[in-house]
Amino acid sequence: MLLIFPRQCAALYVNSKDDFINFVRHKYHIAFIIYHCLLLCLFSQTFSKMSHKNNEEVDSLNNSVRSTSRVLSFFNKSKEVIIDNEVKNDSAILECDPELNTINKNERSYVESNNKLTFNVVFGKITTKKHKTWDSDGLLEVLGKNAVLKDLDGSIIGRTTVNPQCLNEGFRLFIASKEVEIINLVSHDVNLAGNTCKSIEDREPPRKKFKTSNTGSCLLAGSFKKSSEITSEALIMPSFCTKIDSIDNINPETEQQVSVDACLTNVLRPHQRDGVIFLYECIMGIKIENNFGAILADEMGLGKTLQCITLIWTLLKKGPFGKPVLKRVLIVTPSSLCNNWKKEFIHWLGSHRIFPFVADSKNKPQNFKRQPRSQVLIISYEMFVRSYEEIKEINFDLIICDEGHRLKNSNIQAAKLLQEIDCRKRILLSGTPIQNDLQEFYTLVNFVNPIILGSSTEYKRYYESPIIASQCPYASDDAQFLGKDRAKELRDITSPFILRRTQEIISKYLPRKHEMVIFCQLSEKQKNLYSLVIDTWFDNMISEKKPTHLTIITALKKICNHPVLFTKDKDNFLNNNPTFLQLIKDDNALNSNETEYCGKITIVRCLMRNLKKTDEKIVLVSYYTQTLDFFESICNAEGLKYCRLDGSTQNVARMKIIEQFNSKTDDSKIFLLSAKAGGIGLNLPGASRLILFDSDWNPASDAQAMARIWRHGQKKSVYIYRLLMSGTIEEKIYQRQISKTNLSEVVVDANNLSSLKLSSSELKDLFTLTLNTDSLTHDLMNCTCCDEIILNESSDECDDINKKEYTKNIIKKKQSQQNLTINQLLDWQHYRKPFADNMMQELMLKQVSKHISFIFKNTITEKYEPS
Ligand SMILES: Nc1ncnc2c1ncn2[C@@H]1O[C@H](COP(=O)(O)OP(=O)(O)OP(=O)(O)O)[C@@H](O)[C@H]1O
Ligand SMILES: [Mg+2]
Repeated sequence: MLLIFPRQCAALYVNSKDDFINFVRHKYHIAFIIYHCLLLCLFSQTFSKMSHKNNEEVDSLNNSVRSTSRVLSFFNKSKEVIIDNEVKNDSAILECDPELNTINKNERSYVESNNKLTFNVVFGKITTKKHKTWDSDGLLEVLGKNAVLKDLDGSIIGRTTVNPQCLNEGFRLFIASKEVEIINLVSHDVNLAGNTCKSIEDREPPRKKFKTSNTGSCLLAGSFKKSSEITSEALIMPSFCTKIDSIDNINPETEQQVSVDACLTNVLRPHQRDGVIFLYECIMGIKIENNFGAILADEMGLGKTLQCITLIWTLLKKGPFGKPVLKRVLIVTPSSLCNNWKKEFIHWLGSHRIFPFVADSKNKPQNFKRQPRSQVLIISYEMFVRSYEEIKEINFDLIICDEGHRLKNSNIQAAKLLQEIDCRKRILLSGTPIQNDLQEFYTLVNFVNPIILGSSTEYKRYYESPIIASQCPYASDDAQFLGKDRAKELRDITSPFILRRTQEIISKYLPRKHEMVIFCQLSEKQKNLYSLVIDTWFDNMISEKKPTHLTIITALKKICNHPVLFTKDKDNFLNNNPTFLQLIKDDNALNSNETEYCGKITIVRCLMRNLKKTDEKIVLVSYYTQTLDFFESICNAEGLKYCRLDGSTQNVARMKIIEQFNSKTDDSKIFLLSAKAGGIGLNLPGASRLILFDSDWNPASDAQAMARIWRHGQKKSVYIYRLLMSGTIEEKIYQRQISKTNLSEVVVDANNLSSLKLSSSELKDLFTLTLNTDSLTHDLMNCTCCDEIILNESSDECDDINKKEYTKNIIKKKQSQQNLTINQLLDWQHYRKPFADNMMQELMLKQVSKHISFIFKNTITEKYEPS
């Protein structure tokens, strides 16, 4: 776009903000600007007469700025003014903070009604230096279009005319040879009608003193006050010197407070403030001397990204001893989340403050070094491995590994190479840091704090072996005692740098969440196929090649999803089995409707149909793309528009699909999601219901997938359905998951460990089909809620002999042992048939009640504060 400014011949080509900054950086153009500044001074008289006219032009330019997000430059008196896309950035913050939103609306009405606005500002000499040094805090008072810059004693420094609509946080202008940047709105006076508006002053006190020796480009670094002067809104990092006894060459007197900018403190939730302080203390070596790593293991959706962004932004600008702590930061993340990180940076900080560099096929990591204004490199694990040679040449002060549980296996290439990078400050982010065993825990801890647990052999001898030995069912009292002792010691050593908060923390900002585990019965055909497969395994009947355990597991899981997924599979190992061929023949003869066979599919279809009558959307998650294909055919049959994200979806397309689905204008009702390809990190609050159609061995993968919709931005009550076929391998996997979840809690926040290796009897149990049960999981719990019903059912009047025997056995089993300690499920509500109509109506499952045998339900209902 070519802009010609009045007479003073400032003509600039500005196509984007980047163009503008490149333009300014170029020496030739700097000379060009200085030349025109001189010209401007010469013609200042004439120019001053023009200023009013200029303001009108600015108004119209400003409109175009909002719509195009481009940076424009114009001259007002002898001062250059930059209009940024701040309006857009602000609105991003406002969306999340209803209070601020109100203020801003009020602020607009003030502007319109010509009242006085007062802004906190920082100002300094006009300079073209890369890192600006602000000399002082000040106040900018604006009445109508007249602005007065004052120092903190109230002395006038200069005046100018402005367009009040532009005066948003981060906006820069020039007044009386000073460059001024707006920090925030402090107050506006009572208007003539006597209405008062809540002042931002209530949230953030005006700054009084500014210590100039701190850092370069300092936005809010002005608030170096004693802690007692700071309101609860300000966020000041803990003092370095009071926590660490003695540091060579450092005079504690020179320590300065490190405060977080108001643009971030305004949005941080309380747990996030704590998280930022935790991260600061870890990476500064305050928590544990000579160790600079942290594991932030908050559950999904708690905003780990924002906590890291806050830390990065603060320490790129500030430090306790004058210099910023960080110069360059490396963020390694799954490829699907690279652009999400960039989006979050821009969302919280605005595009004028930070320039994250996302490495991809066009933007090579080696170019990062040539971009002085980019201090943050975001790269995928795969690209990191490919570009390791170039990356290791760059000095990074902090490494963040998102979804860091990927590094749990020290043999994977990315883990090895990341360990090699010469950078002591390391943060690992993960919803679930410990998923499988103590060895993995060691790998993760060893990555962030390499010396704390000693060598792998030492760790194994001292911690791992005694802990595992103590879990053995026949462990002696001594072994048990030693194991517990070592587990405690391990927890004590590692807990200072591992932080884990649960989702309950965000429940007060989110609407209700209903979680259900829904049990369905196998159809006759499913039962026959299932029995055939397990008989094959038990009898070892296959002549040519014996199917592996994995083949059997996959076959059973497919049958549970839908028989067709197994029968139509060309590689199916029963293809030559006469009983199997007979089954298929009978089925073809019956010509029955495929989608009617299976309880789970019936439930999906019922939900889809009911959804049509509402404005709700649903996410359907499966680990099998074949199952997603199946869902597609149901969507088509039902005439429902859908989006799909699986392993074949390009990275660039992913962000678009997600944004489209989340937008209010989009009319697709269904999001088909492959748990493997897109389970982690994605935000899908556009949907209010989610079905986890099949489960993984790893509880973390399922939890990741189920956490996609109960996120910030969700406005509706959320319903999460996990579907399980009663008595089948699906239930066994689920039960095993529960013990695994317990394991993940062991070192982080629980007291004991359990060994999870599959013995041959466990394998046998896995492949045993339990018929006549509504929910095997419930049967095995030490729960008395349904005992009365079971006893009645097992009375002499009961016709079904098998069922009678089974229920008697179960009661015996429950009395003799507490087989499953599914404590979490004991707290949930338990429902048996007949289900109440109103509940099934709410779950949108009324029409398929007969296909459901049992329901566990849990509702999280914290106070909902709409945002
Ligand atoms: N204080 C906040 N106010 C409003 N929205 C927030 C806040 N903190 C985070 N969010 C939003 O919540 C969503 C989830 O945050 P984020 O992706 O960082 O979660 P996470 O902890 O990394 O979860 P996961 O483990 O699933 O990756 C994002 O859309 C983010 O913008
Ligand atoms: Mg995340």
